[in-house]
Amino acid sequence: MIQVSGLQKSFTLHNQGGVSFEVLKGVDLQVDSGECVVLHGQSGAGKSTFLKALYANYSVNEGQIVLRDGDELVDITSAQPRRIIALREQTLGYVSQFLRVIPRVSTVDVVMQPLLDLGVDKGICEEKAKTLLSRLNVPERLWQLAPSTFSGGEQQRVNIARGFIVDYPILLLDEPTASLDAKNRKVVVELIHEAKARGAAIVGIFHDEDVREAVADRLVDIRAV
Ligand SMILES: Nc1ncnc2c1ncn2[C@@H]1O[C@H](COP(=O)(O)OP(=O)(O)OP(=O)(O)O)[C@@H](O)[C@H]1O
Repeated sequence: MIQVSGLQKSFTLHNQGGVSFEVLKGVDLQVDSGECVVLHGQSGAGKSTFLKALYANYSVNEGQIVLRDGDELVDITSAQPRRIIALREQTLGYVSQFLRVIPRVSTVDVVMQPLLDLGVDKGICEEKAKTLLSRLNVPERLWQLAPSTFSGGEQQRVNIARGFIVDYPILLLDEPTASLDAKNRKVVVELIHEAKARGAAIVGIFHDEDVREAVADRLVDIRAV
């Protein structure tokens, strides 16, 4: 599902004297369907940078990132923006620890939007959104409110529900459990197991050792790959 080869990424700080430094130095990685690879390595090693490159948020200097989209293979380092947007709609999911809050849009609408965008019936989307919110222990009294006033952990759980509403074949998880308690971390672990069971290829960063151990098929040190 994911084939990364020779990935090299440098940052150049144009507003700080043009200082340039290399973060990813020739990374190779393959992730198969139903597999969860967890990135580790010390703080600043380049884990988030790698994940953002996989989501095509960052361009890279060298190398290829080939993703399977149905019968097609797409190298996202050279794909057109329109192709990347289409890939993100149905194939490539990304869950960070932060919810991008949209003012005045209710929680249930925020969660179901990605599924609605795929043309799925609104009733089905709403039902799935509510099931996820309920599993993630977001109180029902909050479902019709906009999440802008929610606590950090509540916003994070809304974001997870939104990230799991579509059955993406490829899922990128950037510390989705960062401010969750043990009970909700367990729910996220269950969601990841379910995604693996339906064949999703997952790449994640988790600072909690318990989550890492529960979900990882392989640990990959980003400096050593
Ligand atoms: N947009 C950016 N511009 C310039 N430098 C950046 C940018 N993003 C990351 N870096 C630098 O690249 C290096 C890797 O950062 P990254 O966030 O990928 O590390 P990480 O392994 O995810 O760290 P942590 O575990 O602390 O979150 C760091 O030295 C960071 O300062």
